[in-house]
Amino acid sequence: QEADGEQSHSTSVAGMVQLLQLEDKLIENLSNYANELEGKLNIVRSFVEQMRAESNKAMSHTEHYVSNPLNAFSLIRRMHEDWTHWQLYMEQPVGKQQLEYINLKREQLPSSTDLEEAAAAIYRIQATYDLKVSDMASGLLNGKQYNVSLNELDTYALGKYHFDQQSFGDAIQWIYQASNRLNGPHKLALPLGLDPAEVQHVYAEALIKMNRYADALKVLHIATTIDKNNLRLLQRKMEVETLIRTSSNISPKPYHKKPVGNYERGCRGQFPTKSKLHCVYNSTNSPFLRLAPLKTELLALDPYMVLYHDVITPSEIRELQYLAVPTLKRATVFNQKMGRNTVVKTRTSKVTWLTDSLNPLTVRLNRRISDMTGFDLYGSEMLQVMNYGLGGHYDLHFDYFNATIAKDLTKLNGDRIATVLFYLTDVEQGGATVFPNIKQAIFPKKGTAVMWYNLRHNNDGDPQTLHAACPVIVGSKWVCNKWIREHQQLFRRPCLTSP
Ligand SMILES: O=C(O)CCC(=O)C(=O)O
Ligand SMILES: [Fe+2]
Repeated sequence: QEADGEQSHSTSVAGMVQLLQLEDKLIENLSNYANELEGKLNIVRSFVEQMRAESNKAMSHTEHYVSNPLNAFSLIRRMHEDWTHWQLYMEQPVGKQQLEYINLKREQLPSSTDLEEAAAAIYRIQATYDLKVSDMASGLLNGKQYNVSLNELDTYALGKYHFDQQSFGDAIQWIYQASNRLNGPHKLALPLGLDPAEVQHVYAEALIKMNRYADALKVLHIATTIDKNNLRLLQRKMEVETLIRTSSNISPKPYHKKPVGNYERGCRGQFPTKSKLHCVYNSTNSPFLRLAPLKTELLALDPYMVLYHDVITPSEIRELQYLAVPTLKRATVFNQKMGRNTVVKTRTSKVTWLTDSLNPLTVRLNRRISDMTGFDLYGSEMLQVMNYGLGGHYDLHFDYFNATIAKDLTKLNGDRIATVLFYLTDVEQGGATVFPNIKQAIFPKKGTAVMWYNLRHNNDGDPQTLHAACPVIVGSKWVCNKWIREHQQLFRRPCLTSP
């Protein structure tokens, strides 16, 4: 569907809804398969019953039975003909149609890349908000208990992901969860059942990587009792015994937590609350505002940053989402070296652009942005609507291009003098916009918009505007933004030579 062939399932909540719909169809298909099996099973059962009755009759007086010519003929006939038919019937595959259906849908299923991205997103949430693996696995997210938990397959998949990433400390924690669940009361039956001995083996390998040999030996011991004939496991156990004997003064490697910076503190809502600079009804930026003053909150002066409350209505938001959904695509970032936009791990969301003159709504919104900010939008970028997905985030970045590097991008309309960002949804947990250098964190609130200046008065990019979108923990975060270009603002915000 998308340029690089990846559908990028996890990067937008709106996109994942389609996955649920596909899953619903696949369950229906499997249920049809069960019906087909049941149909065949019922036919076989009823014949077995009839045949058993006849056979019982015969077996009680075998000689008497075959001495009757009719019985004798029937026996010869059915032995010659019927069992061949049974063999053919048994060989006939059941559920060919359902098998074809799965085959047809395979390409719509998440790929291994999707799974890796999803696992990376879980880690991003865990690390950014400093959550415990055991809490996450049991549905406790950032202090709030949800009615969900991860099973042995989920937790093992996360463990394997970290193992493959060589993050053995993280792998251990997840596989420990998987191992606990395997010992628990319910067990997943075949065909999904993962091999418990294999889980213990990977667990042991991760422990070995962390120099935890004694623990590894215990785990390997469990593995060898589960799978007694596994020579590879027995061999490994002996090797670890040797390791323990020969490396007595090796101490376990410590688990390194991701260092905490202002970005994490901001995401966690740990910035000191600022005494509000002030809140006003803004009725001066344009004639429009004299009639409909905006609730404006000044957040910061350097860089200049304001919050507008209730600037977009729920029905306008609904229409924006409706317009955006069909064309949402994985967000990209401009790559200076390659000279084009590329999909990157540092920005996980789906976006679409809406032309200014698309319809009365986009025209009205652009007017409003102009009224709010006092900027002329001629030559600015289109409205951008964005939906974040699983752990969706945007790493620290500047919105300005830096004109000396990206000459082509700024020649015509100038650099991005200001950003207007509308929050289209409340986000249940996470998803703040954080400015670590000025210790400012804005948590999404449906209907508000934030605006900040990206450039200093001399038109240089202002490094204080460094910002990021924190990973969403729970919720579907929708935003709409407008990047305002500088050239048209000549008489609105004249540049000065000194900052
Ligand atoms: O979604 C956010 O909170 C910030 C988005 C952003 O920084 C951007 O799109 O440039
Ligand atoms: Fe940004």
